[in-house]
Amino acid sequence: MIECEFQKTLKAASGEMLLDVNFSLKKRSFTVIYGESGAGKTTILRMMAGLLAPEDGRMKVEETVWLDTQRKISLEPQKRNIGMVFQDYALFPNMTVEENLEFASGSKKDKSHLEELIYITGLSGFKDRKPATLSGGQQQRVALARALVRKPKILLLDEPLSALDHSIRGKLQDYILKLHRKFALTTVLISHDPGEIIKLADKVLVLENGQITREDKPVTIFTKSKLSGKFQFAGEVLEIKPEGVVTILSILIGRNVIKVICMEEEVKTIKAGDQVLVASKAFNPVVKKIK
Ligand SMILES: Nc1ncnc2c1ncn2[C@@H]1O[C@H](COP(=O)(O)OP(=O)(O)OP(=O)(O)O)[C@@H](O)[C@H]1O
Repeated sequence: MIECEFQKTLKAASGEMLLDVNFSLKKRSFTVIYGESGAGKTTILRMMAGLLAPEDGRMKVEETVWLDTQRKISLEPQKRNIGMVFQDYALFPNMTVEENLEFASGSKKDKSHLEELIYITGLSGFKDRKPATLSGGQQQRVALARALVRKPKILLLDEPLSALDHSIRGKLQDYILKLHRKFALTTVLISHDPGEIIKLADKVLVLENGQITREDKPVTIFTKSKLSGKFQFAGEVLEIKPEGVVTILSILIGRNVIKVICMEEEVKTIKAGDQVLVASKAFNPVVKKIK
């Protein structure tokens, strides 16, 4: 169990905002922090990693106290057993993939662990390549592998997939899940994508203006709405195409693109890139075995 309690006054554009959170994460769980821009999500990850000090706070990992401001305890970032991946990959451009990973492992090199990471992240064919010759998705796989070379038990991911396009994002989500399970990690991800959150997370912490206002399973968070649909899926609008009196919306749900016919009135406030809920009220589903 990881227990965190942080308080810090932040300087937001609109003035001061108190970040005041208290949460616990079960060992091997996958938690998402979800909330509007500026709510304090990145600040929480930075405090967990020891990169930023709260005014008041405590953090306990299993039985070890990593932070206790009142007792003046604060474990240095390099001693916290944490791997981090950010939106920008921050790989060393002058080093190959393998050298980037070796450099991150420091003096405690474990060649077989490194080989295993390269294999799991599908990088075997790219070991000798420099980051600039790789695609965004491949570079982010290197960043993921690099975060795990020192065998951390906690993985913090700050919107690592937001710069990637949809199809690559789906594949990267699979890699993240594979690594999370394989290395028995306790993972915290910042994400704005309901589809991604439903696919990956066990629990969502909803952060609003520095406070956790909801904490629940992803499906409950994203499907509890006024709609009484029998089927509800969260997705992202890819395209809006008027066709005569109706409008056709192409919506990405998981890895599938579905087309929904709407009245112009219904889609007035919707634009491409919006997250939407697709619900059906009267609908007799057909179930077919595919495997
Ligand atoms: N060290 C700091 N001291 C004071 N204020 C800060 C500090 N770091 C960030 N802030 C402010 O705190 C607010 C929350 O920042 P944070 O980066 O945690 O938000 P976020 O929820 O991750 O946003 P986004 O989704 O845009 O990345 C912002 O208004 C930011 O300017």
